[in-house]
Amino acid sequence: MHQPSDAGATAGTYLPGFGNHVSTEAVPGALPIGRNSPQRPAFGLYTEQLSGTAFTAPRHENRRSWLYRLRPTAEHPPYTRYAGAARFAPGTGDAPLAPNRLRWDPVAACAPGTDWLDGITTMLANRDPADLEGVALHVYAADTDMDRVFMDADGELLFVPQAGRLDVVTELGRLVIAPGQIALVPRGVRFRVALPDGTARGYVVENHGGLFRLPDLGPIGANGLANARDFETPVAWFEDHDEPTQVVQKFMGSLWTTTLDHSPLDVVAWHGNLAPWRYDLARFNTIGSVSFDHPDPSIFTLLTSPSDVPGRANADFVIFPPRWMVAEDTFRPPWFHRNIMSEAMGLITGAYDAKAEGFAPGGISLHNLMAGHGPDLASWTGASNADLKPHKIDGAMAFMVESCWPYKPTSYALDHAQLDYDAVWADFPKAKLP
Ligand SMILES: O=C(O)Cc1cc(O)ccc1O
Ligand SMILES: [Fe+2]
Repeated sequence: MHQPSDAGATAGTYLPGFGNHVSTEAVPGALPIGRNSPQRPAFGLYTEQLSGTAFTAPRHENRRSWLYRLRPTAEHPPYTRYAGAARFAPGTGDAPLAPNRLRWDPVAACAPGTDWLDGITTMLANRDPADLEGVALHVYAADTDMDRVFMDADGELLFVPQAGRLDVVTELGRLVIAPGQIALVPRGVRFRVALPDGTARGYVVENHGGLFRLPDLGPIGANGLANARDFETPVAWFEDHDEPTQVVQKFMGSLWTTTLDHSPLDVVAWHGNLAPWRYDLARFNTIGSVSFDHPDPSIFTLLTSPSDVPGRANADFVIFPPRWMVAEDTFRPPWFHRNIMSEAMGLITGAYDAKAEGFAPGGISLHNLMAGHGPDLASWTGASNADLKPHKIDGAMAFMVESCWPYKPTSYALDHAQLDYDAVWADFPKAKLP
C-alpha cells in the first residue's frame, strides 16, 4: 500500500551541489556498496542504469545514475496514443515562419479538474526532438493534483513557476518549489505534480539538447552567478503502491500512454550524478556594470545547454533579477538590438525594464533572429530623460531562453498572439541632424 513518508525521507530533505555524485537510500542497506550491479541486490530490488549522456561521453560531461527499485521499468504493456493534453506537443506546422515579433498574454484559466499535464500549452519550439537539439517553451495552468505519472523522453524539463507551489514527486525524490524557485527533472525520469496551493501557473522549458550546466565564468572568476552549492537534489523517496497507475510519456513530439499495475515511483535507493534539482533564484549573484554601458545579457546566464559550435548555445537560461543600476552616462535598459540568437522571454513577477506595459507576468515574448527589438517608446523616453542616480530594479524577475535555433510558434500560439505588438515601437521621434 501507499507508504509515502515512512518509507524514506520526507519532502524537504535535499543534498547541496550541482552535478555531484550522490548516494542516497530511503531504506538502510538498499544501496549496494562497492559495486553497481550485484548478483542479488538487497531485498530483491532491481538494478537499473539511467543514462543522461552517451556511455562514452567525456568524464567531465558524463551523467548517469544507478537506481534500485521494487520492479524493473522494463515490465510494462505497450504504449498507445494519449488523447488528453490537447495543447501539449501539437507540433508547429510547416507554414513559412514569419519574421514578426510576437507577444502573448498569460493563457486563460484552466477548465476545473485540469492537472499539470493536461494543463500544458506548448507555445514555442525549435528543432525536432529526434535531432537531440533545440528547446520548447510550454506554459501550464492547473488546479488538480496529478494521479498519473509523466515522463519526457524528448528532453529534460526546467520548471519555472509563476503562481502557486509545485510538489514534484519524482522517481529520485521529491522537490517542492514556489514562484522564485526553479527545478529540473532529467530526461526520462518519471514524476507527478501536486499543487499544494490548489492552483498553479508557470512555464516549462523543455531542452532536447545537451544537458543544462553552469556556464563558464571566464574573467568573473571562480565564484558568481549561480553558485554550485545552492542547487539542491532530493534524497531518495519512494512509494510502494500496487494500484493501477497511468503513465504518460512524451516521445518524439507526441504523447503516449500505458497503465502499470503499480506506481513506478518505487526507487528505494540511487546513486549517481543524473538527478533532479531545485534552485532559488534569490541566490543568484547578479553582476553588472559599475562604470558605464549596459552589458550583454549573457552576464545573467544561469544555465547553458551548449550546441556543437563553441560559445553558441542550444539554449541559455538567463534571468533578470532585482539589481542596482548605477552606470553613468548610459542608457540603462536593454538597448535596441538585432541578434543572431533567438530570444523567448517570460515574466515571473513585476515589470520588465524594457517594456512599460503589455508584458504581463505569465506572458511570453518572442524576438527571433535578426528581429529589431529593444525598449518600447515609453521605456525609451523614460530612460533617455532619467536622472542617473543609483536606482534599484526591485520586485521583478524576468527570464529569457536564448537559442541559436529560431523558434516556431505553435498554431495555438499563432492564433492567440497579441494583435498589436509592433505598435510598442511606433512613433519614435526621428533624429535631428545639425
Ligand atoms: O531583448 C531583451 O529584452 C533581452 C535583452 C536584455 C538585455 O539586457 C540585453 C539584450 C537583450 O536581448
Ligand atoms: Fe533582446
